[in-house]
Amino acid sequence: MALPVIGIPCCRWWLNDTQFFHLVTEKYVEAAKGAGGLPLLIPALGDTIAAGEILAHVDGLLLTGSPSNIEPHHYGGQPVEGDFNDARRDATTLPLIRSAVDAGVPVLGICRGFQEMNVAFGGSLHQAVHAQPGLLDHREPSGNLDERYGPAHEVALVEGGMLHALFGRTSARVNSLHKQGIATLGSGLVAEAHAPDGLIEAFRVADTRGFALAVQWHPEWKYWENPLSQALFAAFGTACTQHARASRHIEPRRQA
Ligand SMILES: N[C@@H](CCC(=O)NCCCC(=O)O)C(=O)O
Repeated sequence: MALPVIGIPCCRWWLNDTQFFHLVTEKYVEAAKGAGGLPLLIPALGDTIAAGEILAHVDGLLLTGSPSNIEPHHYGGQPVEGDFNDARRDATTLPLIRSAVDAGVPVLGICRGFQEMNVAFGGSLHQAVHAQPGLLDHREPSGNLDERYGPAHEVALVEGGMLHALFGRTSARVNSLHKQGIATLGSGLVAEAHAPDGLIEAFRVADTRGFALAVQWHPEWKYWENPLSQALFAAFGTACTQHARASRHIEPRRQA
């Protein structure tokens, strides 16, 4: 059987002081492949290409993390001097998310992708979670990669929610590598997990016919070692395969 195509929107960065690059960190490509998909990198073309044109070629969308921040004007925030933004990624992903969910294309958002999904549905962000009274510091620890992506805190999974159903438990330990976080949850989104300080760490889109889930942590990091990450990517991969079968090009391969 042909593999479902999992589109991964790229960041657009100015590198080596010379040119723009469209890029995705390899661990996301590997996780999309591990979910049973064929990863397809989507360049950050902004509004020069309609979301529908992109969605015609994919069976799922994986929205990745990135050190860049969403431009605050998208959620009514104030510009921050020296902020590292990626306007072209925003211009690509925000309309794409809304169209994908409307079309029932499965969507999984991770970290920046989680924040993008919230903003796409009208939610807002804290620009510095650690500066908010009562909230903890969610930024990454120093150290090697295993230390930076190592378990950082508990999350409580909402009983009866999608993550609870996938994982079969009501708590898990997750990593934490973000400065920003959800201030107000977007319209039609339902919280799926909370950090000990109450910060929303996962949500799903309610009343959608497709899979539409987002997490603030990084399940893609060594996903094969973590039962919650395995369950999450397996469910996403299954949703992409089902969407492909229902809507596009996948036919059972004929026996020779
Ligand atoms: N810039 C935002 C989003 C943080 C984020 O996505 N971090 C991931 C960094 C690299 C990666 O592992 O993909 C924030 O600070 O909240």
